Amino acid sequence: MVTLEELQVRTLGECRYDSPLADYVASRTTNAYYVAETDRVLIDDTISLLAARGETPLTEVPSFEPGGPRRKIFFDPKKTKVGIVTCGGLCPGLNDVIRAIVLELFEHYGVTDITGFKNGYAGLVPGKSPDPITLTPAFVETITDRGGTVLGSSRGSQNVPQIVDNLVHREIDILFVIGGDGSMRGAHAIAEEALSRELDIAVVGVPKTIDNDIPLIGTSFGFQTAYAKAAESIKGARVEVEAAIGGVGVVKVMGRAAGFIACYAALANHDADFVLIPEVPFNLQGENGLLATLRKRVKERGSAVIVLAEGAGQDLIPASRRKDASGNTVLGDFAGFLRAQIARDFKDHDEPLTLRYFDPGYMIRSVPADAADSVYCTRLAQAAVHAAMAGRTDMVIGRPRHRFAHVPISVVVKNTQQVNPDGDLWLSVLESTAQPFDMS
Ligand SMILES: Nc1ncnc2c1ncn2[C@@H]1O[C@H](COP(=O)(O)OP(=O)(O)O)[C@@H](O)[C@H]1O
Ligand SMILES: O=P(O)(O)OC[C@H]1O[C@](O)(COP(=O)(O)O)[C@@H](O)[C@@H]1O
Ligand SMILES: [Mg+2]
Repeated sequence: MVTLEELQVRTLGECRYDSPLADYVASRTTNAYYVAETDRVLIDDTISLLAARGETPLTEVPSFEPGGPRRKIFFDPKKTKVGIVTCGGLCPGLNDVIRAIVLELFEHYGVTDITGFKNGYAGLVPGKSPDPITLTPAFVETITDRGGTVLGSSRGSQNVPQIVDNLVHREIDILFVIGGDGSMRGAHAIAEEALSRELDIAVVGVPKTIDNDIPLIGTSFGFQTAYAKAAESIKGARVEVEAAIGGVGVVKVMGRAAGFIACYAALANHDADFVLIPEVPFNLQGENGLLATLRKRVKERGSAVIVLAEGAGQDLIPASRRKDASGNTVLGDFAGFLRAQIARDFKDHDEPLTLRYFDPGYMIRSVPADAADSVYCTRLAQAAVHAAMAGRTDMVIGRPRHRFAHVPISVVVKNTQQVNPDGDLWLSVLESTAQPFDMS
């Protein structure tokens, strides 16, 4: 369990300047929809969780610093220089975050010197990527019409001291890092390097991942758009298999270590019969195994659709030793193995089979954000700007318990958020699919 001490956000120093937004917040106090800067957001949100803290005074239970504008800020807006970088895999909403950061800086703080570094951390190392670009409200005006990121992205490790040297050389005061768990580890390393050199450089992250596998931030932006897109493939699979004799659809969706996309896409409509995720072990063989259960389902209902998170079933195939440029494990092809096993099993049992395979792959993350995600991106970006202008560093913006909050990077990279097999999400999936509780 995370402690109050771990949740203390690092600051560059005393906030000496009046914020241009001070009037907006001057008379506000905490209410059901706003958390004052003097207040904290509790991690616990049920009576029994809070009661389990026993005698601990409320000021000492784990809590987050709230997001939002401050009355006093650390940086002098007239002199502040800002950098923005997007790293790791694509995610719907990256351009929405870039646009909202630029607009918030320009329009509310009067910060006009904003540099966009190209192609992830490679763009922060001179000579490794195209030159940085200047970001203005005019430049970002229409960038949300398309998915992806106007700044480009990359995987692969870069030299952190060189990155900090370059930030110093360019006189960057604030670096916004929009990226996933790997990017946040990088942002932490950059923030630490800057702090160790006693530099007043704020490093603030906006966590992105379609996998929704970053803990303590609520839901990551782009996740909703991605699973809605994945749900379209599941619907397609349902239509295909219903029209076929012995129809079985396998839909593989992204999700390395977490099955959130698979679960939500399956729940979006009742088209899935089985959801397989990395968090819940299953067997193929045996009376309770997937193959026997699948044959039974096809016999009873005429067809079946399996939604497979790409990280599921990795324990049933030889372990992959391959790594990508960032050191992430390149997963083995369980989907191919599963299809072969299904084909053989139906043949062995003399059952007719029409097997349809869907892999929406990159389609689910290359689309623009839907309206709800766009709103979310805008609000995360605004909160990130407020935090950075107030001199917060080595932190990310999150929305735990539906409150915008500052979360130290060190705590979000400690673990991977996963679907809890004993939680209400997995229960909903079991209810919706009617798949057996235990297929191990
Ligand atoms: N511990 C680390 N220190 C410095 N940079 C890191 C670290 N971990 C990952 N990175 C860098 O962060 C970037 C993005 O990481 P990656 O895992 O590819 O994507 P994501 O941020 O989406 O998880 C890559 O350039 C990678 O080298
Ligand atoms: O972009 P790549 O290198 O093909 O990697 C694909 C991986 O990226 C993701 O889309 C997102 O992962 P990250 O959030 O770590 O970038 C995963 O779901 C998927 O496994
Ligand atoms: Mg990652």
